[in-house]
Amino acid sequence: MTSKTDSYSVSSPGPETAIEVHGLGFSWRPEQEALNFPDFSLNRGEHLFLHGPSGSGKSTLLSLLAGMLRPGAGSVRILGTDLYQLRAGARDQFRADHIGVIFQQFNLVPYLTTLANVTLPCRLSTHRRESTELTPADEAKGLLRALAIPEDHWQRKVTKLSIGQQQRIAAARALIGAPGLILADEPTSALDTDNRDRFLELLLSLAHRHTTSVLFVSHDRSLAHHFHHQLDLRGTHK
Ligand SMILES: Nc1ncnc2c1ncn2[C@@H]1O[C@H](COP(=O)(O)OP(=O)(O)OP(=O)(O)O)[C@@H](O)[C@H]1O
Repeated sequence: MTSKTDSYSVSSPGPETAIEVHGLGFSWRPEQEALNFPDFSLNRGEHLFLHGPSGSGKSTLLSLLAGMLRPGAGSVRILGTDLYQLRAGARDQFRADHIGVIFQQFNLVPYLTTLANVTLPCRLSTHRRESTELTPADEAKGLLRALAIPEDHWQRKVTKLSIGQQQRIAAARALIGAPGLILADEPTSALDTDNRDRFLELLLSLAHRHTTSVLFVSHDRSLAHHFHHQLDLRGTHK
């Protein structure tokens, strides 16, 4: 039996793999039907579009990939590390170091400025801080500029900004420090078609520049052509 570890090191075997999922199953409650996810893997730098009907388990899968739930069965390997062989504290640190998450509600810190929200991952992770090419503040400014957030908004509290702007700030926060993987859960649901396409193109081109893998969840199948691969979660209830 393997023992749980308090620390981790990212191994990079063969063709570098960002995500490897095997035999993954999860039940929210014992009496509830289990969600059984298909086996899949995603190489470093590739972008995967995840879709499926409401209730098929898209958000649950993202939480499992982020190390925020414990699977009932199977394994999740992120960047060569078996997530659930880590103790909870090491798993949290692994997430801070290597995974950028964009939630449906963005989860920005309401009392911080735009700039402080974007640099937050660098305050929580030495690895992210040391992975920026410039200082965290300068890197954040570059991302905000690329994502078209006007400079006079950078020192404002995020709650003073529009939903579309908050969404782009969440993307900048996920991208800073070039994490190996970004997990994005329906981040474009509040946008009109033009803004949605622009946001997606920016996110994917910035991810491409940093060889960051992206797993992007959406109901909207018309977005699929932006991605290298697609995964359909239809049939996860067994
Ligand atoms: N916190 C929770 N407690 C109990 N059951 C949950 C919880 N979150 C999700 N579920 C159940 O797990 C199943 C999968 O839900 P999940 O939110 O992962 O699906 P989804 O594909 O993301 O749905 P949607 O497209 O509507 O966001 C559903 O049957 C849902 O009711």
